[in-house]
Amino acid sequence: MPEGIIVKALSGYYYVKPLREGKISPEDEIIQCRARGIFKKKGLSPLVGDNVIYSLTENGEGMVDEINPRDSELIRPPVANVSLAVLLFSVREPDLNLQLLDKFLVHIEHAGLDTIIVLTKQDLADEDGEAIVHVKKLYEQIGYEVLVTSSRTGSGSEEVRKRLSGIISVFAGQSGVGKSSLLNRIVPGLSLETSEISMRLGRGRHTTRHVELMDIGEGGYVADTPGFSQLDFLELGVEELSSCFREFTPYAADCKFRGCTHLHEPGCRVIEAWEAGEIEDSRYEHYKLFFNEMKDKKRRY
Ligand SMILES: Nc1nc2c(ncn2[C@@H]2O[C@H](COP(=O)(O)OP(=O)(O)OP(=O)(O)O)[C@@H](O)[C@H]2O)c(=O)[nH]1
Ligand SMILES: [Zn+2]
Repeated sequence: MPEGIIVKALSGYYYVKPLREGKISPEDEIIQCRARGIFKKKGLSPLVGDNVIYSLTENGEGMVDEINPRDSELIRPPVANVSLAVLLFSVREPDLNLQLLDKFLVHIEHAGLDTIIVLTKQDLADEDGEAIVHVKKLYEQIGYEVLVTSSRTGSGSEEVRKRLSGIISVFAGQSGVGKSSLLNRIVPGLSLETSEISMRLGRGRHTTRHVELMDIGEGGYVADTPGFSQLDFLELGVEELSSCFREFTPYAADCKFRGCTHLHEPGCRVIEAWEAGEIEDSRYEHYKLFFNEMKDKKRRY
């Protein structure tokens, strides 16, 4: 039975690109499929990104018969098998927001996704580029990969492109950070709309909200998520928060009390590490902030 990848889901139809020996062949056409009723009964629904087994029905249409096990699953945007989250933050316009970056990273860690941080609009940075150097060093020390790009000059886009081949990735970042501009740089002929207008209105606000996988060549797909600038994941428990701050982990294991919140306890190794300058101020502050928000306001994270 043929296999394929769902590249788009819209109005009850699933658009499947056939796979041959595990690879998508560019010549093959997309097959418009319905899904078997059995999925609904099981409370399961096919997602964009799903690897499926399908059969052909009459008039060139198809039927999704089986969904192969997923490697990962995002809630919003609803995409399966994403293996890389590309987090974009611009140096300016809008200003670099480290609190939002840390929030994204918490969720990425919780979801167990691989990630790269992309600092965009390098051309707008101050001459010495101090802010970029600081942020790059901070996150690289923690163990994250940080790339710096400018869609004006094209610098850095090749490095990003290399990271996207052969996998499904998702781009996330505030409106206006330059997601579309970077994708246009990476994929020749793509020409996604980029403008101040899209900044204000949010791309695709007025069109149907649907997720689509964008074929960027070399077996790479980017989940294009109109109107979405954030990622939503499964809910996170407050007791799981500290484990989502990667650099806390080696210290947290040695805290005096079990279940240490790392906020005030005596013998807390995380606090000691922060006081000794081994954990960055901004990171520890954001930990406290998220902790208190989750605890007090019972806000959804
Ligand atoms: N100077 C400079 N401007 C950029 C760069 N990249 C994007 N821009 C500008 O920033 C604005 C927003 O860029 P987009 O690519 O539309 O941003 P986006 O993240 O896709 O925005 P949404 O679609 O609203 O989510 C546009 O006016 C772009 O021309 C860059 O590297 N340097
Ligand atoms: Zn502690």
